[in-house]
Amino acid sequence: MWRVAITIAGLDSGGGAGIHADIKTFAAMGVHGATALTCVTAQNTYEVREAQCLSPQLVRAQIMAVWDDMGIDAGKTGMLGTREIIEEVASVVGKLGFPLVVDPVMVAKSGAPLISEDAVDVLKRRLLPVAKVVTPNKPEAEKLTGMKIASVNDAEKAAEFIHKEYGTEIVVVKGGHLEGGEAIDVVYYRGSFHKFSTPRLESRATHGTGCAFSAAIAAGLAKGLDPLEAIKTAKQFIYTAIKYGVAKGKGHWPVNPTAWVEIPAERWRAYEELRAALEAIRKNAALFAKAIPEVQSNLGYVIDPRYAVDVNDVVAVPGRIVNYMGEARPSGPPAFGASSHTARKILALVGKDPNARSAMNIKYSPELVERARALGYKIAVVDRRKEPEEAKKIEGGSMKWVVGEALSQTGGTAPDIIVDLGDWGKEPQITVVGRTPTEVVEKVLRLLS
Ligand SMILES: Nc1ncnc2c1ncn2[C@@H]1O[C@H](COP(=O)(O)OP(=O)(O)OP(=O)(O)O)[C@@H](O)[C@H]1O
Ligand SMILES: Cc1ncc(COP(=O)(O)O)c(N)n1
Repeated sequence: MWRVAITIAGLDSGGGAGIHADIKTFAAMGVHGATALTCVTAQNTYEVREAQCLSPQLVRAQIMAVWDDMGIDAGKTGMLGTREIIEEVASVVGKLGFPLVVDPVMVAKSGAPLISEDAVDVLKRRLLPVAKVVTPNKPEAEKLTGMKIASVNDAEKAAEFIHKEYGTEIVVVKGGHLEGGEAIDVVYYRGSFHKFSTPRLESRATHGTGCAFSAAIAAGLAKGLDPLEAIKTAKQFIYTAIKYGVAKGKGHWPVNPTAWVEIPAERWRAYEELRAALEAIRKNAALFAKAIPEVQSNLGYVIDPRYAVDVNDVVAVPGRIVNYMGEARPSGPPAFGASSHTARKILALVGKDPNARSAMNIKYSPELVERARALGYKIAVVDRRKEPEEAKKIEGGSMKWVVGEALSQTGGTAPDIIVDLGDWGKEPQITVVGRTPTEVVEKVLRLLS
């Protein structure tokens, strides 16, 4: 069943925070996202240049238009701008009664105020009593309580105080601004404290974290999750969104709420593409058998380089592709992390050329190199005997050296084949490179035909 969540928040023209972060989060969490825009900001990752708020009446009209048509299962507020808008939102939410998550946004990451001074009191006295959840960060919790917060213990005291003083049912004091190896959020709910924690990421992508986090809680509530379950999921969600942040901008980079769905989708897509390419090998099994070297072949494919971290992000064939009685045969179905050698080669390639996402090693012969030349393939020839001792010593160093050597011959973009002439005890090989495993298999087929 489709659920509807509404964000009552401001627009960040840079798309990092505000309604952009919220709508991306709603979409990634599988709820329909509606919007009541409060203010427009001319903003990027390092500054807010201008801001203008809409009339409270127009904010109310947006909420009512959605309510009268689809209903609202849960909502969240972000930048509310003025005391008049806060009063209006408190009044309409109080009347409609849907569960509301209030992110008490006061100051942008870049330092600009997002709410007028006189509005904080209205937020405390009018909005917090009708909210189900409030998610202050450390400075916001300090402002709401007048306490100094330096530890988890302080955060617990502040959370309880906010509940008792303003009546919000659930208080989440976020630990993003606290010190320590873990980012610990403290929750006060029905007389008890709960802690939700993930490792603290050393990341530049923290613009919009509070927005996406509160939107994720609202999405969970819209789906009918128990509040603690919704907060737990939101915590995992925000960890992924920070880890795979959008590497863009001169200031605090935007968080990436769509990583939550994009990464699993990418992995599935890569798996399916590799499976299809292996099918093509099976169909030409006798031909491919001729190309299997002593060390056997592997064919690998890395997920979108924006998300690739290590060999576990490369799908390949466990047990490699073998020559079984004159037929090339994958030893098993594709799996992530199944190859170390091919995976590291692909990671080195994609680090230099984002299009070089797939590779397969085949047997070396001077005839195949000649054939590649005749086909007009871009060829790089690497002499392993020239590899410096230092490269051999570093983990994955050899592969990086081979790839660096190869790409220096082809102007920085990947060649179609890398001819590795081998070394003492190292079989010479050819690596066929392409954008997808299907393209690699087609290139190998042309070489062998
Ligand atoms: N570096 C980090 N590593 C891991 N988690 C983090 C990090 N920074 C923030 N978080 C988590 O992200 C969520 C948002 O917390 P934060 O304290 O940054 O909110 P905020 O300051 O309100 O964000 P914003 O400034 O975008 O409004 C919390 O769950 C927090 O623990
Ligand atoms: C429109 C709008 N809403 C919210 C924030 C807070 O996000 P951050 O603290 O990450 O800058 C923002 N900067 N702009």
